[in-house]
Parts: sequence; structure tokens; C-alpha cells
Amino acid sequence: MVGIGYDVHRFKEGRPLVLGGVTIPHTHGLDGHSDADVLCHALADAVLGALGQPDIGFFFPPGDPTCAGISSLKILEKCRDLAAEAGVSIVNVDATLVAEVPKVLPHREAMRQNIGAALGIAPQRVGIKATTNETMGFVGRREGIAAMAVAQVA
Ligand SMILES: Nc1ccn([C@@H]2O[C@H](COP(=O)(O)O)[C@@H](O)[C@H]2O)c(=O)n1
Ligand SMILES: C[C@@]1(CO)OP(=O)(O)OP(=O)(O)OC[C@H]1O
Repeated sequence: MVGIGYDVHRFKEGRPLVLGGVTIPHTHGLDGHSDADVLCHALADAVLGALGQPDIGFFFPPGDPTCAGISSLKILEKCRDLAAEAGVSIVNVDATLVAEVPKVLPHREAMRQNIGAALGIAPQRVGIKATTNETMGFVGRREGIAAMAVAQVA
């Protein structure tokens, strides 16, 4: 089974920028109720989709006080637990970040380590890519970051 996920978060001054559980030096972080880790959110929805489960907001309701400021790696850990309960393994995940700034690929290996550990899979099974939006649209105007992801379970 495969699943697809997509998420977007708006830049906000005064917050840390967390992507794949890595805090990346930048002028702005992302706005959100959790740590706003847009990469983990897209990956979580991809895994949940592959499992035939409802989306991230079902398990971590937007605005729920218990979710305030949580690390989104915890959301991936929940996905890992749901896969185990279903008796399936996460085969691999793959994601693309769409961000005009900052450069994220220097942090790829650290992200793969964090995400692999949270999902209970080897980092080699975690794909992370990035592209700019060539200055077009909301990403191009540096208003936020988008992420898309796929996951396979068997
Ligand atoms: N936020 C980003 C965006 C891109 N990269 C890396 O740069 C390469 C070129 O991106 P283009 O959008 O100009 O084609 C891309 O393949 C990534 O390796 C990045 O690290 N962070
Ligand atoms: C992660 C959750 C948890 O409150 O909140 P946000 O950080 O706002 O992220 P978003 O992708 O907008 O919605 C999903 C929510 O489940």
C-alpha cells in the first residue's frame, strides 16, 4: 500500500525553523500549533494514508492543548505505532521540500537520521529532496514552505 501527504506552513519571525526534527538557522521559523515541522507533517499523512488511517488532525487535533509545541517527531512515532498495530512494516518514505530559503540539503543526513529513528526504519529508507519554486507563488515570495511525501507499507 502507498500513501501521499502534503502540508504547508507560513513563515513567522521569532520561531525556530524545525524541519525533519532539525533546527535550522534562519531569520524565520514556521507558524503552527506544534513545532510546525512541515516535512514531518507531510510524511505523517503519507504513512497514515498508506495505512488507510485518517489524517494527522484526527490523531493530533489542531488547537488541542496537549499538542501545543510538540515535536512532530512524536507524530511520526505515532505512525510507527499504528503500523506495528496493523502488523505491517514501513518500507520507505520519500519527500520533497519546496522552499525558496533556506538551503536545506546540508541538513539532509540529520533529518534522515531523525525521521528514520522516529519511524523505526533505516535512514537509507528515508528520501529527502528540496527545490525552490523559482521565485513564483507563495513559496517564491518566501511566505512559507511546502512539503509533499509518499510512503509505502507492506
Ligand atoms: N530550499 C532549498 C532549495 C533547493 N536546495 C538545493 O538546491 C538545488 C537546486 O534547486 P533549484 O530549485 O534551484 O532547482 C536542489 O536540487 C537542492 O539540492 C536546497 O538545498 N534547499
Ligand atoms: C500538527 C498539528 C497539531 O495540532 O498542528 P499544526 O502544528 O498547526 O500543524 P498543521 O499541519 O497545520 O495541522 C496539523 C495538526 O494536527
